[in-house]
Amino acid sequence: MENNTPAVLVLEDGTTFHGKAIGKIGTTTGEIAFNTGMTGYQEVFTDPSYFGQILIMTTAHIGNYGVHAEEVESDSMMIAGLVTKKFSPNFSRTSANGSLGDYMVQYERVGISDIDTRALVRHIRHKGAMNAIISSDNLDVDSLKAELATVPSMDGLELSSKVCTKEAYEVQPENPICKVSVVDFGIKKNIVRCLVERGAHVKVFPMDATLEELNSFNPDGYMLSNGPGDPGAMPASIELVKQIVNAGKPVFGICLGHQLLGLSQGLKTVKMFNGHRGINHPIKNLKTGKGEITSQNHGFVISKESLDANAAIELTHIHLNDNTVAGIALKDKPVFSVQYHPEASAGPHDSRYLFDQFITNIKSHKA
Ligand SMILES: NC(=O)CC[C@H](N)C(=O)O
Repeated sequence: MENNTPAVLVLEDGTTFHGKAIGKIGTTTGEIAFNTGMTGYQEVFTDPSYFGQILIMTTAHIGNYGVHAEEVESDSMMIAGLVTKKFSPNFSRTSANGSLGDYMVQYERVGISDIDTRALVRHIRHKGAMNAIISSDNLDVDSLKAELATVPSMDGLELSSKVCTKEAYEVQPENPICKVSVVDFGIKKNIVRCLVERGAHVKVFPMDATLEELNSFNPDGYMLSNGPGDPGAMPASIELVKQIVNAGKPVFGICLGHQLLGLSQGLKTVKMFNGHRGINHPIKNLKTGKGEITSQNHGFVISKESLDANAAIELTHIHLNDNTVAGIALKDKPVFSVQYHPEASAGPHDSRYLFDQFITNIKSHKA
């Protein structure tokens, strides 16, 4: 059903857009970011790394293929709010389980449609990342600005503890060939699937697990997951990762896990002017010279200067759009990580070989 309830979007710099309400009628705040993927919106909206973010989808039609019970990366909708050009209240996929509008209401997410997303994204691209507020129950811009002024900046914000598992759990294949202890900073389900598909018996631990707890599973390697927020605001996790690396077994880090690995080895992370979010980001593997088209979702990055000054860590991958650090490896240990998403859900499968590399590292370390 078409919804004609008016809604308003106000940015931290005062820029205001008027549109129509989608999802729950209410007010929401967060850092505004844009994703350029043309497909995979449900996987994106359920990715815990988006927790605390108001997401603009640059593709013009959102909602048109509905939602499907299996196309989730967590058990909830994670984005703080949604901004679209055209929002489709109907869906045309016969296998869909429901509409995106009803899904947003179910998870109490507020959104706004009929926004000139090209103008909005161009504005953010010029001005950089900032907070925003969407409301469909209060159209008074001055009071929304006052509410927005109280929202904390993403820079310095720890968010993993809001989305990570509270209890450890195991997932295993029929014939396991190795064991992996995973630290959950806000893990996407597809990381676990990619490990289990390759024969790993996985135990996922809460982010505040100790090294002793991770080791009680007798793991052959450790996985450091993705997650939301500023890695620089997670001193206890940085210390845990340092201990994991010192254990000497294979380690694989993805996105937030990659950033925490870097921080644990003395590298620095910085907030990007605009993050990378989409499913066609070009990466170069500096070891093979091959290109990869990758799925990305990050607003922080390891500083190239800090890496250049560190003789113990190698740059393995770079982002070809802006030459930012996309992958690192320790020179003397089977420990590596990438800033992008080899589990790519949604996205192309070019980088799945990194999971194979991790399993190979585990096999050689065991031998
Ligand atoms: N996908 C992720 O793990 C994101 C990592 C971190 N929160 C960032 O925005 O850079």
